Amino acid sequence: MSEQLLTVADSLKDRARAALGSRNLILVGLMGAGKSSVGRIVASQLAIPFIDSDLEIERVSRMTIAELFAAYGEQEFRALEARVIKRLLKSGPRVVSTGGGAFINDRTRKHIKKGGLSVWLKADLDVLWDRVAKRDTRPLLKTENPKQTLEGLMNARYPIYAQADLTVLSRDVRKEIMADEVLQAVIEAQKESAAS
Ligand SMILES: Nc1ncnc2c1ncn2[C@@H]1O[C@H](COP(=O)(O)OP(=O)(O)OP(=O)(O)O)[C@@H](O)[C@H]1O
Ligand SMILES: O=C(O)C1=C[C@@H](O)[C@@H](O)[C@H](O)C1
Ligand SMILES: [Mg+2]
Repeated sequence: MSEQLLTVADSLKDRARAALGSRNLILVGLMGAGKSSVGRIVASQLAIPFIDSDLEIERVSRMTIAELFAAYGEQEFRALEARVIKRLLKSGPRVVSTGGGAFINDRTRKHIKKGGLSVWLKADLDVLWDRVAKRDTRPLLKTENPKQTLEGLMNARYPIYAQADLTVLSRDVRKEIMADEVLQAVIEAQKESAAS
């Protein structure tokens, strides 16, 4: 990287870090949107802790998400998810990548709204499908026609994800580029709130 490009990258990180302050940055969106992989890069760029709520739920319960769904059902999973996310957002700054259904749950959405700045990673069906089709660990997609199920989830959930503070279009570009776009969105949001 040339010296000039390095300076631009540094100032993006620094400006986003300053804009975030002590708030948490919470990534929401459908399965496959890139919340976990992009969130990890964003946290490393900002030099703040990264936590993935699905992994945290698996750690505290000592069960996989699939096992939790099978043993207790989706409703119990959502209650556990709400408690875990509430706790994760108690202090900041952190980057918290949530599970795909977290923001859809009213209680969890309130915790997220209160707990920091939310970013919806929005992707179209084909991008999501290409990504999730590679792994069959997602309990909600264990249906006869998982692509149609995913499309149904998109239709039901997109109006709710749209309530996030920021939206970034997730597409097939390098994850580092997606992370930079999230940082840029944080900076823009701060500029807009300072101007209003
Ligand atoms: N920009 C990208 N380009 C190419 N592949 C990507 C990109 N972002 C994520 N992926 C890949 O897509 C898959 C899903 O990404 P990831 O696990 O980050 O999604 P997620 O939003 O956390 O999904 P879930 O809600 O299921 O946890 C992973 O294999 C990841 O490497
Ligand atoms: O979209 C969803 O509802 C889910 C997404 C995953 O991240 C997991 O949290 C779980 O598989 C449920
Ligand atoms: Mg994830």
